[in-house]
Amino acid sequence: MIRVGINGYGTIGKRVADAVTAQPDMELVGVAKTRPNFEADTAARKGYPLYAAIPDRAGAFDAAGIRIAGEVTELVGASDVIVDTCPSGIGAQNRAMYEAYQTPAIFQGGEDADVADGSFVARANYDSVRDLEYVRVVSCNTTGLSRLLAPLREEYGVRKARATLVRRGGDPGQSDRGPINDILPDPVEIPSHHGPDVKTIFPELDIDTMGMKVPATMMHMHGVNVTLESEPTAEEVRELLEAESRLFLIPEEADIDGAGKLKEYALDAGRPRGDLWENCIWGRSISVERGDLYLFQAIHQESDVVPENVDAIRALCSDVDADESIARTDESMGVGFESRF
Ligand SMILES: NC(=O)C1=CN([C@@H]2O[C@H](COP(=O)(O)OP(=O)(O)OC[C@H]3O[C@@H](n4cnc5c(N)ncnc54)[C@H](O)[C@@H]3O)[C@@H](O)[C@H]2O)C=CC1
Ligand SMILES: O=C(OP(=O)(O)O)[C@H](O)COP(=O)(O)O
Repeated sequence: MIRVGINGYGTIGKRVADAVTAQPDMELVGVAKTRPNFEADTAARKGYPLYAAIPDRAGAFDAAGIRIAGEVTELVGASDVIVDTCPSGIGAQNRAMYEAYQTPAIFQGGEDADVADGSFVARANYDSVRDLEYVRVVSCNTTGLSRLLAPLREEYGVRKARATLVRRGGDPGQSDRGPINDILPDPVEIPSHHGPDVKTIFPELDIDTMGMKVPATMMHMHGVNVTLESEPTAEEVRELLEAESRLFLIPEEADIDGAGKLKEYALDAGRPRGDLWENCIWGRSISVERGDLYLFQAIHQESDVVPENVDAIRALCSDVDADESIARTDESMGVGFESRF
């Protein structure tokens, strides 16, 4: 059993904790929290051992009636690997603590790439991180782009990729984020940070990205154009992408016209928290014009990186290969929509 600790129990951390508990080869040692808020309450209700991320604040948990199993350093010492899901920048500060306990760690995409010794997307570069101790699962948008580009590169070769990312302003719980009534070029510099980030996964890839932020919380939306090295038909591309478990091709008959209905579909299907772990690609948008592929995909920012974190744990701590890890993760979490259309 791989003993996993989670440091930072927010949007990503709570989802990774649930996913780890679902794995037959992993054990959740516990989760570290800074304060006894509603997320600490649900962690306690689920029976996850809680560790105080800031020891001086441990008393606040007692006062709230939440039992603490220890301090974060005890969690780090007792774990084979830590998944650091703290807010951007805190992970980099935490690395020294993981090094002091010689505990490998997995950081998130809000950290700079140099927080770790390698960046990770399971479908693209699982094997490249196997000998590393510190790895970063790239951001939700970079994960979504890399998952799409991996099979395209293998099957057709990619001459150049371009993507315009319409980014949600904040997550549903982030009431302090915006814009409330505007459309912002964000970042205004071109390329946005996403293109260089995809190149941490595919160093040779020629890719340019542009970003915006809009008043929405549900999902990001990408308009993608990929110039391929060969000229497949749209149908052939559709079949290629359909075979990928972490790409969901939205059928025309499903009558899903945007992120709202996608989220509704996930909730109706009984997905925890309405999560969509897959890239959601509109099958009807897939078009090829003399080797130029175009499509739209929606990315659920709160959840697409969750199966990637589970695979990153196996890449660092086991001999399980990429295909087997992805299959195990998908089966235990229920990743992949079986199309009934
Ligand atoms: N929310 C999103 O859409 C996505 C976030 N990410 C990345 O994942 C990382 C985490 O983001 P979220 O889960 O959204 O943040 P979050 O703010 O929802 O959760 C972070 C949690 O860490 C806790 N925390 C703060 N300081 C801490 C410390 N010193 N020690 C332990 N815990 C501490 C916070 O109280 C909070 O519960 C960031 O790098 C972010 O960029 C990646 C993909 C998508
Ligand atoms: O990593 C993310 O997005 P990004 O790839 O656009 O930077 C997550 O959606 C978090 O983004 P945020 O920095 O808007 O919270």
